[in-house]
Amino acid sequence: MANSKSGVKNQTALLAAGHWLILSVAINVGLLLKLIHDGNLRIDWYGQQNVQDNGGRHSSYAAERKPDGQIQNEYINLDHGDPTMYQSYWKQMGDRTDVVISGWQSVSYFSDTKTVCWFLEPGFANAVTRLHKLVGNAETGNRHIVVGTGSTQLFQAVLYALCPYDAPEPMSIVSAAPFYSSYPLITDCLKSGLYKWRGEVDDFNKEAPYIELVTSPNNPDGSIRGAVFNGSGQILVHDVAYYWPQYTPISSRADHDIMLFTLSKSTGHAGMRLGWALVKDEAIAKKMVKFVEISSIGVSKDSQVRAAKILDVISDSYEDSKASNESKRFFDYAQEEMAKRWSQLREVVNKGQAFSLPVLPAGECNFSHHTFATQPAFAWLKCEQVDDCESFLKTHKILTRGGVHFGSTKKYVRASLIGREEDYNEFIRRLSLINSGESP
Ligand SMILES: Cc1ncc(COP(=O)(O)O)c(C=O)c1O
Repeated sequence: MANSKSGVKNQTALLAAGHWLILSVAINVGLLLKLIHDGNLRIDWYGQQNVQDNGGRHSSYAAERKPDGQIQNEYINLDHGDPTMYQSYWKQMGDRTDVVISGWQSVSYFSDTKTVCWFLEPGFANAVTRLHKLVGNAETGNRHIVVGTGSTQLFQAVLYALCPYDAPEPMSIVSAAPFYSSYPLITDCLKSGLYKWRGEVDDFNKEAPYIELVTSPNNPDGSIRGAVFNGSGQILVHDVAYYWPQYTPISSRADHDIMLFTLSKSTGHAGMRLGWALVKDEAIAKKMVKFVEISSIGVSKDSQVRAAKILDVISDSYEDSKASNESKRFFDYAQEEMAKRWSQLREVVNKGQAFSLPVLPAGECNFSHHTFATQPAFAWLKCEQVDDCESFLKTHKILTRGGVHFGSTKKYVRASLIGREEDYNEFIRRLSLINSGESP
């Protein structure tokens, strides 16, 4: 009796589970069809789901591209500054950048360093110093290197280090527009009592301490910048992520008190998540280290070991005549690639009335000895005939980031020029069709 009762119970449970399964499959298929119908979900050729949320921001990325020709009907995503352009160069380098990391390595939190940054790998520090000396883009003497999980973490560390804990008001964080769109998001994300994003403003007390972010070459418009607010309370943070010879002529060694660099935009290894700060003042460097300690107890040693190898391979190719003959050297490749992309972009923009681009300064590069105009990682594109440039380009399946995110207007968008070649070529093809009045 007990057995037949439990048998009935089991049957009922099975039936209920079966109904629930059928119902949930139906609901999910329905949802899926609706998403596809609404254009919010693309199931890509490579089997990844790519959710077009908010203009494609924070959508997933494809590791590999589609076969030629298929791209013509796809959205092309130029919203992020994902430096995938560089991948083809590093593929050509074959095994020269390979690193073997054994299981016994990276066990300790601590690095074998004598610097204030207790999680800094000596090999990485040496490689950074060596490359800056070679390129001549930053002064490294009498400075502390602080490594971070991307320059994004170092930006937060700088804010923490510079803002007194007991100030009556949060410190103002200012930057001339157009400014890098992540600054306001990072600054205000935790509603800190230490600092507050103000952006480009005039109504703040310039006599009291404030932090001005100076990004040069600037993201998004590529301009070469100095401080603009010039109050007696000014503390400057220089974000020099793009001060490398593929983007702009190196005119002198940057010699600022606090400079932020990143692997993402120098070698293109955004996925290693490494940045470094060159900091003059020891107390500030120590507070930055404290922040990294509190927020992530250091920075991946594996990434630092890999990054050291990449940076050393670049330096070797310029310093060692045998290595220099083996293949094209990194900055030569990257400078030429950026020059090619900018010349194609300017040509297509100049052919019609729909768009315009900023005019950027030219000069001789102390590193390459070439004379060229700044050729930034992004195009700061102005739509001359429509008010909402981002939406307009989206109708042509080109995803960009609208000017409002950078403290500017909807007339502008930022489009990444450091993505994969096929996306870039398709972007040029579509701009050309728009400019000639045809529908892509
Ligand atoms: C000006 C600027 N600073 C910082 C970063 C962030 O770099 P990371 O990838 O090292 O966090 C970027 C990335 O786009 C940037 O453009």
